Amino acid sequence: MYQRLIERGNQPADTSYTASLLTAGAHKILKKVAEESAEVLMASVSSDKTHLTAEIADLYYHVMVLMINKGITPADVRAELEKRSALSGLAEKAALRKPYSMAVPKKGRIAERTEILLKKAGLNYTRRHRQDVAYCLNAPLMLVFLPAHDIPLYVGEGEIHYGITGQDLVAENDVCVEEVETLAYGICKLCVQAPKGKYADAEALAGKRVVTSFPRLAEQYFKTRELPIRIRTVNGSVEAACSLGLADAVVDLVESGETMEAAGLEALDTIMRTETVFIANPRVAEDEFTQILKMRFNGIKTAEQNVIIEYNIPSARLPDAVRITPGSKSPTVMDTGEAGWKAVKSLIPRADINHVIERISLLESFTLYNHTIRNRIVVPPSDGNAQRDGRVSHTIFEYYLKLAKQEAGTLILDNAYVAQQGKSSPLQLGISEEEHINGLKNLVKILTDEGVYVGIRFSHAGAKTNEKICGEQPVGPSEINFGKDYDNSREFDEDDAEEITMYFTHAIERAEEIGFHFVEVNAAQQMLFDQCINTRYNQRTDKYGGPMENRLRLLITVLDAMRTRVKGKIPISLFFSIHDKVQDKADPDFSAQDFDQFIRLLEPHVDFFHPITIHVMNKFFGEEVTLLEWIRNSTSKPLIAEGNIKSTSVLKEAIGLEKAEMYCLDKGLLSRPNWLQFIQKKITG
Ligand SMILES: Nc1ncnc2c1ncn2[C@@H]1O[C@H](COP(=O)(O)OP(=O)(O)OP(=O)(O)O)[C@@H](O)[C@H]1O
Ligand SMILES: O=P(O)(O)OC[C@H]1O[C@H](OP(=O)(O)OP(=O)(O)O)[C@H](O)[C@@H]1O
Repeated sequence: MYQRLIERGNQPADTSYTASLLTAGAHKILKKVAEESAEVLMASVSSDKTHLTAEIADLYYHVMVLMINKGITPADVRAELEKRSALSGLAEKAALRKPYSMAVPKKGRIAERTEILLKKAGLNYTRRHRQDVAYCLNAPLMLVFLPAHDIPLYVGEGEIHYGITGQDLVAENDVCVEEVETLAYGICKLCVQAPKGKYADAEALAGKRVVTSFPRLAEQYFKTRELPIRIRTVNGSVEAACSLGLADAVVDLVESGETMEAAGLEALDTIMRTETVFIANPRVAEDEFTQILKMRFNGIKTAEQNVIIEYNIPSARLPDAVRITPGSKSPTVMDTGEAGWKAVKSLIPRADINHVIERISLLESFTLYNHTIRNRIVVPPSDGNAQRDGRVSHTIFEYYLKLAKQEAGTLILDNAYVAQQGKSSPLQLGISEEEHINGLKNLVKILTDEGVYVGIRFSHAGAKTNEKICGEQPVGPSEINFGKDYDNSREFDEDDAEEITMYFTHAIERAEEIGFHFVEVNAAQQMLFDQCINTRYNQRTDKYGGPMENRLRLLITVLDAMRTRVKGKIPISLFFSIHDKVQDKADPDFSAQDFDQFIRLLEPHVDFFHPITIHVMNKFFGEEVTLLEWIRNSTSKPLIAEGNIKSTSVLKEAIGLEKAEMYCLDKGLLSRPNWLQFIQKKITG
């Protein structure tokens, strides 16, 4: 490998990565070695051996490039290793000097985490029952188990070299020790606390009695504020002192605040923030062994606090990646092999992971049914303004093109009638005739070229139309009248059902020819299928009425016929609403069980569910859960969330549920000229 890298290094820098590194010089190479070491470290905390192996290989490679840069050969390294074969590492040092000693908490809040830390740092020891001293087997270190609050004193003024304890206890003991490395556990605050509502602030405690286990820190605090306070010390359960008449206020630690709350206390001020810390006596603070321990503890802390995140992003959006996942220095960017895309790898704080995933997942690409969609934002149909004969109009063209250029992820084109019989308004878009195809083809081509995932919503008005618009007496599940603008419908029969099925299959055939990525069937908005589902409109007693499976019969027949016609090549989404049935109690038969059955019966026949509710965060079925949460429990099919997502705060709440794959925004939110940037700013900060 060394030989090969030397050969590569002699090639022009723009044809070989090795050559480019060697040309850039030691600084660049060292930066890579540092990055790769950190990645090995990170990978080693998971059980994914393949990943770790890959990271080790990266490190191997970069170390070897460094060797070439510095003129060190593998033979040099081998010779050095052979010199040490008798003794190695810590054991060698153990032989050279007498062991170091380290005090660790014998019990209490930080004892267990400290034992875990020592084990992770590779300091193996066996502690015999009730013995307070243990020797490390693989390091020159003796462990002494002591009370956490005494540790600073032993390290500062005794024979013990090192200690692990709380920063609060170090401060309380007023000893001279070095804080070598904070350890990111045992994190809490030392607070002045008093019975709720009794004192406005700490100043109001002048002349009062304070009880604490931290008399020195408490005294210092009140002295600097020139408040005369009488301080008494107890060794535990400090919070009880007020209710037991010993104190007017206490100085005690607060982590979650539960103890304070349960004792009826509130915090008036914070004296200090504290976490567990690795301390050393100043005489050994600069020793090599101290540095080894510091490095190991730091590595564990970094590994626990960070995770590596990897994702693909369009090249044009790399600046977003750098902003959202900056990494410790900068993210590693690699080619994906696909033009226009980059792979990004970055180390981010574990605490930020959900936040970052939220940011990335809303505005970054994802794959659905073998298609890469550039973000999770869905634009709803414009509705209306087609030409009188149902062809695409200039208005429709402009509306969608603008949104596509503004980087909408998915567009669902207008409710399109699949048959003249199902047309519901004079300016509705159509997909019922051959003459509708050309206009749609041009539009879809342009939208697809813009990088949008494009679908179209198929609609049949059922009873919700009139003869003037649809050319005949409307058909519905029963005889229905929607009001003065509508004609009475006639009940569809078997022949009608067959014909309706055919309309939909012809429509999906056209959709395929036009180039739509997916289609959506409208089973909401009181259209035909919604009428079938809702017992307010469907009063039949034959196989299309009564139980849920009957009410869904026509819809399921249509969905299956559509799928068969295009051999499953075009995903089918189902758009439906339940608020009119559940929330307003308009349909008393539509219970939670009915709804479960609804999803269960439809699941095998659709590829997405697109439920719409009045408000995406509304709760259903006894005010318990949102519809999205409910559906997510019964299906793993992708969900499109919709329901008054008019503001970024509603959008954030909906994303927070983590139940949907896509979010269909209200037109209100899309009316700003720079809505994507606005959302990006509000959601991603
Ligand atoms: N609730 C807490 N959350 C996080 N860290 C805490 C909490 N309570 C204490 N600590 C940290 O742990 C250190 C030791 O606290 P703990 O109450 O276990 O000590 P102790 O009273 O000395 O122990 P013990 O008396 O049980 O031997 C504290 O000084 C503080 O740094
Ligand atoms: O804010 P919280 O999460 O409730 O934690 C704070 C409590 O934890 C510690 O006490 P601990 O339970 O260790 O017992 P002690 O009072 O006897 O020290 C501390 O002294 C507080 O009382």
